[in-house]
Amino acid sequence: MPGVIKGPQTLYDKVFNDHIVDEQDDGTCVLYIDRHLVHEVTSPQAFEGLKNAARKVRRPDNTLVTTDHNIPTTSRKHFKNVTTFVEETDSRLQCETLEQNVKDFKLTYFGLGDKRQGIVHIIGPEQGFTLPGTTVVCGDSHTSTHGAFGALAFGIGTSEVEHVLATQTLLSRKSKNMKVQVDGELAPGVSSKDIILYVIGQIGTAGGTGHVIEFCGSAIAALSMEARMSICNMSIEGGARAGLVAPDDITFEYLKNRPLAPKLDSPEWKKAVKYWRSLRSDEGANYDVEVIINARDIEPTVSWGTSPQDVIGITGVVPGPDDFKDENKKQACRRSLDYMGLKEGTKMTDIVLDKVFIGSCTNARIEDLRIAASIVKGKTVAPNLTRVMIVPGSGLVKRQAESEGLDKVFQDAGFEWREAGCSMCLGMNPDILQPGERCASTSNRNFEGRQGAGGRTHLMSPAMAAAAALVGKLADVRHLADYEKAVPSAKSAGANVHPPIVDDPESDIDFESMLGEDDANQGNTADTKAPASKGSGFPKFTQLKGIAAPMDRSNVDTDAIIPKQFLKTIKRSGLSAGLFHAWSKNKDGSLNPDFILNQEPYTKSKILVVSGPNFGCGSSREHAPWALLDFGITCIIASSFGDIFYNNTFKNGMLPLQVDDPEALKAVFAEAQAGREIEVDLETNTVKSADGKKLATFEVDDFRRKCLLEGLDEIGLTLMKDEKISRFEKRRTEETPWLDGSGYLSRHRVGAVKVEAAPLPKTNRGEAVEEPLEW
Ligand SMILES: CC(C)[C@H](C(=O)O)[C@@H](O)C(=O)O
Ligand code: SF4
Repeated sequence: MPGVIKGPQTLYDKVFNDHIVDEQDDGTCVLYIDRHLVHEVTSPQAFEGLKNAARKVRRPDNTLVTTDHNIPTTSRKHFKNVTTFVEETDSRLQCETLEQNVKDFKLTYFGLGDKRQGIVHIIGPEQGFTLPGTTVVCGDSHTSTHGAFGALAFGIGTSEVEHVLATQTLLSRKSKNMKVQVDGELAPGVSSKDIILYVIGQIGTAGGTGHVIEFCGSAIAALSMEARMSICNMSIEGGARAGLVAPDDITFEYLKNRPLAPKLDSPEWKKAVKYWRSLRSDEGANYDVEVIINARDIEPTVSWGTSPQDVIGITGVVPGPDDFKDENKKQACRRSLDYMGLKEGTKMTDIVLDKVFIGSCTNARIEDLRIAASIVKGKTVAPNLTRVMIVPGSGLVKRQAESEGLDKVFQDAGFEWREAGCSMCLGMNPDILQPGERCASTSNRNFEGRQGAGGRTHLMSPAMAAAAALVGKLADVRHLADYEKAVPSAKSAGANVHPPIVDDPESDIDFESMLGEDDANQGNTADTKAPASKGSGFPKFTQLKGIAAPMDRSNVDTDAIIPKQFLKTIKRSGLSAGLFHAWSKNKDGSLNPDFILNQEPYTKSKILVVSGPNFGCGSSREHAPWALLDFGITCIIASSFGDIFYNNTFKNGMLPLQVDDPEALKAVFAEAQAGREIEVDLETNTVKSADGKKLATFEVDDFRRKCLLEGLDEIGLTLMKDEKISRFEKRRTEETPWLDGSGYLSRHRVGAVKVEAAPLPKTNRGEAVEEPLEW
């Protein structure tokens, strides 16, 4: 049987293997997806693709939709509908589009008028939608959160959202196993957020690339479910495809009486718990990488730079380039200090803040709010802070907090008490930092411009953010009493702020004017342009010859490739206007002549060559490959890639090309720097100079290679497997009946759906492919 591993298995092996519908010789699997969460930012193009191909949502009973990223977090007392409530034009259109799609496809939706609305990764667990042993996906990188239940949960791009909607499966390959074991007792004042920040500091943002991390050890076993969620949430920041924790009594206790979990004490509940208990790694199971950490080594941890790996204990000082051996890291450190306006050697506790944000899918659950409230109770926020916000993760968290009087504690201390949403975690709504402002944040990303162009983010736990709110500086929550006399006055705000690196203000982007004619016509665009809608494959990728732009950076995150203000589109095209926006544009919107893609001959680049590792890390936004494609770049060459970005590029007929040999990468980079054309040949797996000299070789999985060479539509291919998918669903219904829509989702409960005879996959010209590939 495919995928069966002989011998002891890890938890990840077990969950992955249990979901294999079909497996190819090269390891590409059709993986069944149990749970699909959907939000407004990454779904419009997916629904458009479904509509264009006249496809249905296969399992509405396993699909849950909410709106969280774009929405205002102001009072909803007078909320009537999104059209009147969401003021910002593009955000409103995205919210309206979501609601229309929910209606058209008859899906379950928690809108702004619903008390269950909230951040997608908070509502899933809260409702019992997330269950042990399931596969959970969402067009969002922090789907890893749900791994806290022993679920295999990972972020996907919009093309994959469409794939799951249409087929309830994904084409996926098995990742490697990594174990992060944290043993011992946490010291007072240290929380699960400190654990994960510390772990990422140790392994780096690419440390988990290609792996699924299992978190274990006595310190993890002692954590509550909410604390485990904060850890799994940030596994993506460590580069991992997913993070998970074996389910145990703490998990089962949490799931009791959740609306979508099996009914407590029913035969289904008993059967489920028996199965869930089997979800543990076997004795002697093999991990490709093991990391062992002593919980006692962890102190309250904060970030100092612009990558989640730039962390240090609160008692430390801001590091400098000499603290790093690797030249890429020295360079990244210089850049981070410059952006953050910090001087090497500054004590972390001397860093003065402007704002505090307690929220996000990492830390906006009830326990987070309780701990923050316990610290600020009866005290007042520091006068130098211009804004201190509490944004509960869901309407239900908000209600719970209010029933405990936490809202009053916060408001009395001077905090704003907001409505649920992503808010200042990424600032797609009006909650943003101004250029140069410095924020203590319980969120998960401190990338340049993440919370607002030019804004500076310090990541930390809710306890540490609450302490920072009282002190007005980064502060050690363990020694709050020592600060009492040292709270900065109002005028010392921004005392350590250096001139910020800013891009233009985040005013409304005129998406209409960004759209080309092709888009208006709704047809596939020419060769190197992003298609307006999918449904019938891509141009074939065989050879590509052209100018390659050299980019001398590492850890380029997808927020940098395309910042959040450009994600408010409902189209795939026109996104080159936002490509590398903060680097490519001056403050006034004019082109920055120093940026490589603005210089000749690189304005015509078809290839991007990146010197450092981990290109495309972070967010799952498929807008990143769409923006590159729209510029004309169809191939990116680097030593390594963020997993989700890597996947997303293939779905758009692009080639991310991993060159393992550092000398070969240098040779390709040198050609790019010289402004000479290079040639990428997918038929021979080589990169050549313009005069035919072999510069590098590369590997691409067989299946992906064939899809690129033949320009195939993966959804069409998967639908050819309908019989196998239906058989899998039948077995699933028999063995794990609680996974077919339960609770309020049972109105959609149809079990295995019969779909029409699967059409043959098509080429980009719409012709049926006669013998596509052995499949
Ligand atoms: C908008 C979405 C694609 C994105 C993600 O994938 O993470 C967002 O949630 C983020 O945190 O950057
Ligand atoms: S990381 Fe931030 S923006 Fe992304 S889902 Fe979580 S709260 Fe929302």
